[in-house]
Amino acid sequence: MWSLFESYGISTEALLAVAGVFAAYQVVKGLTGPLAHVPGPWHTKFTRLAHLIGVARASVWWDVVELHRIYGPIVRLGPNSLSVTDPKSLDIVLSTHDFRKGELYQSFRFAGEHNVASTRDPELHKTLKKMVAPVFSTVSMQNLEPLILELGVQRAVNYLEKNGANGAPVDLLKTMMHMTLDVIGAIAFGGPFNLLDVESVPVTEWLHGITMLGICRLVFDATLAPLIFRKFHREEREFVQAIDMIEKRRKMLNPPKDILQALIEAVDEDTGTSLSTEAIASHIIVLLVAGSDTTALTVTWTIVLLLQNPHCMKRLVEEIDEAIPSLDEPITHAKIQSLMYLNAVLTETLRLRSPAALELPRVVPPKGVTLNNLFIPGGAEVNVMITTIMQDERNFERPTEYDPERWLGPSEQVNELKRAWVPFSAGPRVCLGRAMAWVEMRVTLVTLLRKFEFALVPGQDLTPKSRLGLEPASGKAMVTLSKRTA
Ligand code: HEM
Repeated sequence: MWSLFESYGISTEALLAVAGVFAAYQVVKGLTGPLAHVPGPWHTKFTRLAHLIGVARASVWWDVVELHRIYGPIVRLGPNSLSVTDPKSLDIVLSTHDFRKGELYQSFRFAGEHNVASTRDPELHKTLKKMVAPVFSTVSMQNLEPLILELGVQRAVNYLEKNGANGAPVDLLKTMMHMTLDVIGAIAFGGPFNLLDVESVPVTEWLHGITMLGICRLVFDATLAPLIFRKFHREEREFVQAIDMIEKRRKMLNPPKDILQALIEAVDEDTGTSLSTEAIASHIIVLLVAGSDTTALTVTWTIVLLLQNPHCMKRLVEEIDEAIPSLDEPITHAKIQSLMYLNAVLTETLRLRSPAALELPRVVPPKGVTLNNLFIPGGAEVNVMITTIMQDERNFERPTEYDPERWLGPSEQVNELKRAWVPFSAGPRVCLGRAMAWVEMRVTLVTLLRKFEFALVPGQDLTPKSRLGLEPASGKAMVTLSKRTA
């Protein structure tokens, strides 16, 4: 190596001098960097590597909880990035469009077009949101409920009855993931994927490719990742090419009233324009990604946590049995949506096992901002880590304990807790599908607990790991079940 430089007439001394100047520059840059005054480990003044290793090792949510325990509610994660957990700072960062989404969101632009989740431009977001939000209105939810029950919940029950007969272990997580993907496929992709019947169709690989590529773009580099991880890139491209049903649907005489149709019919009131085929494809992909694993993980974790806390399971089953006294009685959302303990249980699962586990980066506006008495200059990135926020002991007492009762206290106390309860994020970029998620989570959980008694298969590793959401370390949640008779 050295001889190569020497052959160009560059001496070893000159090289060492250049390396020394470069190292000194990096040290000075780190020590005087924009966030040098923010508390955090010394190495984060120079590099964000430790954080990225945490992302790659799926431990990042817990690593950052530990950093906040040591350094307080505001912590530096890298030379230009930080994390906050106090509700006041969160409110400042999330409640307006001033803090734009970070560069990372470019990765969630599909088919060459932005969607309502990926765009960083507040104006484009407002336009797309006005067009897309009606898809998730209360009226739309009433139309969607029968589809959720027939194509999702009922078929999941049939699947569990068949595959879990005679005490055979079944993977509850996989069942729930296939169910939610079938539901969102039916209402956004133009027809169910029938995953609960055939188990494997290309869509699961495509979605895997898309989410993995998203993580690789975060850890490596948004432009280089598709070149390095060619398999994931190919799966993403295949997905986009498969979305040919948009044109077929446009020609249909009596189209069904589903999300796909609502996207096709969406019109920008100000300009009279509709979404292009590519923009519809981009929205379909983002809805499949955002609207399947999130709900599936929440229902699965709820059953796992209830089995690990039998007194909570007993109380919930009693509440459900009182609301639905007969096994044959049809379960509808209207009958169960106000059940107090059911809502407390799901709220607590969303706190302890958030299905959105990666950071949501937001860029500080040019004028800068004061967070927690510290001035943060414009251009710095606030990584909102909702899993970490909801595990900070300053926000929740006994944060690692599963305690639905905390949501049943006096309303002032619950309102205070709600300030740091952000599983769906908050402000103008709050989750658009949360009404649908609540319907699906409530009807699925109640149906499963009314029909079956579950037990965890012993010896499995159910430690939470942060992939896109918090998932069990083994990637499965194995259960056995028996049918309830009364
Ligand atoms: C338990 C279930 C769910 C959870 C915990 C959840 C969580 C979230 C979070 C944290 C965000 C903010 C992401 C960010 O700022 O980068 C988000 C955004 C979004 N979610 Fe959900 N989600 C759930 C279910 C769904 C469902 C079922 C759908 C649709 C079918 C959906 C559609 C969306 C969309 C479109 C956005 C982008 C909103 C915007 O930027 O304006 N989500 N979700």
